[in-house]
Amino acid sequence: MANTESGPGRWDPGVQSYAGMGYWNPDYVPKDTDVLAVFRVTPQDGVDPIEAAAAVAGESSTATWTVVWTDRLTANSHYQAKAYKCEEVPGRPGEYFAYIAYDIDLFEEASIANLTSSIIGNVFGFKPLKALRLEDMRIPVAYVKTFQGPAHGIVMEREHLNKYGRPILGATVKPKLGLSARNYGRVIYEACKGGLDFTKDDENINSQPFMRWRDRFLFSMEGVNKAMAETGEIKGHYLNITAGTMEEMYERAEFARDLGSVIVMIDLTIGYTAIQSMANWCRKNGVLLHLHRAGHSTYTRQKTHGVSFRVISKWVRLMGVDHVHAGTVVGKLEGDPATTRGFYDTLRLDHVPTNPANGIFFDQDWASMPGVMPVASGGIHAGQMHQLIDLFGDDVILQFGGGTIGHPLGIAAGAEANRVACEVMVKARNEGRDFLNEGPDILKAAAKWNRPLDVALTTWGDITFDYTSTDAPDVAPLATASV
Ligand SMILES: O=C(COP(=O)(O)O)[C@H](O)[C@H](O)COP(=O)(O)O
Ligand SMILES: [Mg+2]
Repeated sequence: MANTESGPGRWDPGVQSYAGMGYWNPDYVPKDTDVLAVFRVTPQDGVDPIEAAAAVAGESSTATWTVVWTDRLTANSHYQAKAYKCEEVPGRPGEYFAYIAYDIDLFEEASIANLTSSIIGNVFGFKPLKALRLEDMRIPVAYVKTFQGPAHGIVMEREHLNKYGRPILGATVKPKLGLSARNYGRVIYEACKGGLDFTKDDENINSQPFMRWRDRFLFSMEGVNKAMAETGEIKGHYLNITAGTMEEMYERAEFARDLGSVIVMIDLTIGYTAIQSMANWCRKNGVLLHLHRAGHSTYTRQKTHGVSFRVISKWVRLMGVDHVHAGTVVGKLEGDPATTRGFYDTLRLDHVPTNPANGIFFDQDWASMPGVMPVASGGIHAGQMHQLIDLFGDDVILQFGGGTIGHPLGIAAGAEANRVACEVMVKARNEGRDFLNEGPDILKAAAKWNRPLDVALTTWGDITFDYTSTDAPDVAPLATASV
């Protein structure tokens, strides 16, 4: 890259530094309407961090590698993104947080595809950077308001389901692949009858030779309807409509709606535009939309590369899903407690204040856009109920796949164990007890009168997944106040 110091005149042809071309502006004061982004930049050895930050601003907005005279046909300084701050990442030598402001005029309204084609379009492959990660974004209210947002949101979901004051409970059908449609429907019936509110297809259940989608939908809804009739509660099964084309997805969604399903499901792998289209369809048709974040760890988990899930959380709220998987902390998959809290706040709160300890770099105002119901799923069981309720509160779906279907007394017993554990813990909390610390005793006491819970605790009570988190926030330790 060219030298950042002295250089040619701004409009001289040839290669100039990105900083020199105006993509570094430490005096810039971001406007309320700017889109803000913070990247973790790891420059190649010998590359000036400020020039690296400017290059990220340039390559994610208007710049190319050389001066082009056609810039002078535009309001160039208006359209170019500005890197306005660049600071070392505490405790991570060689990494820098680069703050960049983008004018709202750079983006098409209500299009995550367009937003991301700029912000993460080319720049992650830029040779002078060893690595790049999009850590967080501030979406200005002016841009938030161009999106539909969740098709229903947390409040309306509870109204539709008539379920209040406790987490919603679910389970992923297991095994992930291979069941016949009739056996699949049996699992759903047992889990819903046993006490869960929802069951769900797994991310990779679509329309394989062992079970075509239409058969799955028919037998799943038979199980749901039977369980609803027997329990008097509203139940649902997330019918995964993920498919190879939009036409196929619409056909599956319409069939799910016609069968009376309250919810359909898509995978993150279908892409942003497809997600927005399905969110519009769901609002029009009064069907909840569940999003499985399949594939996200390929780019969210490692600190130096990719896009943080807190950014994906913002994008999915804008795109308009009702549910998204957001981590369990205590389960089998990546989930640092502080970072995960940041995801949950981003999905649920109306105003999310800056909170570096939870990885939140900017204030985010959602301007009354409904919240997305976060889903805690992946290696959780009834013995963790006190921790789950302490971490996530009520507005969450707790999904126990193996932790329902693997119950030695059967699927309905697995579901019952989870429902009982949830209800006794909510009761203890509502009575003002220190349910986090007393949790194991509260569960043991309930297990005396509920055999399914007793067996669940014996089977899984000691199972934990205690590993070091990969994606913990990097914050400078607070200076201790002197006394
Ligand atoms: O099948 C499962 C969980 O099954 P089980 O409950 O048997 O572990 C989900 O696909 C994961 O929760 C996805 O992870 P995440 O929710 O983190 O995206
Ligand atoms: Mg799964």
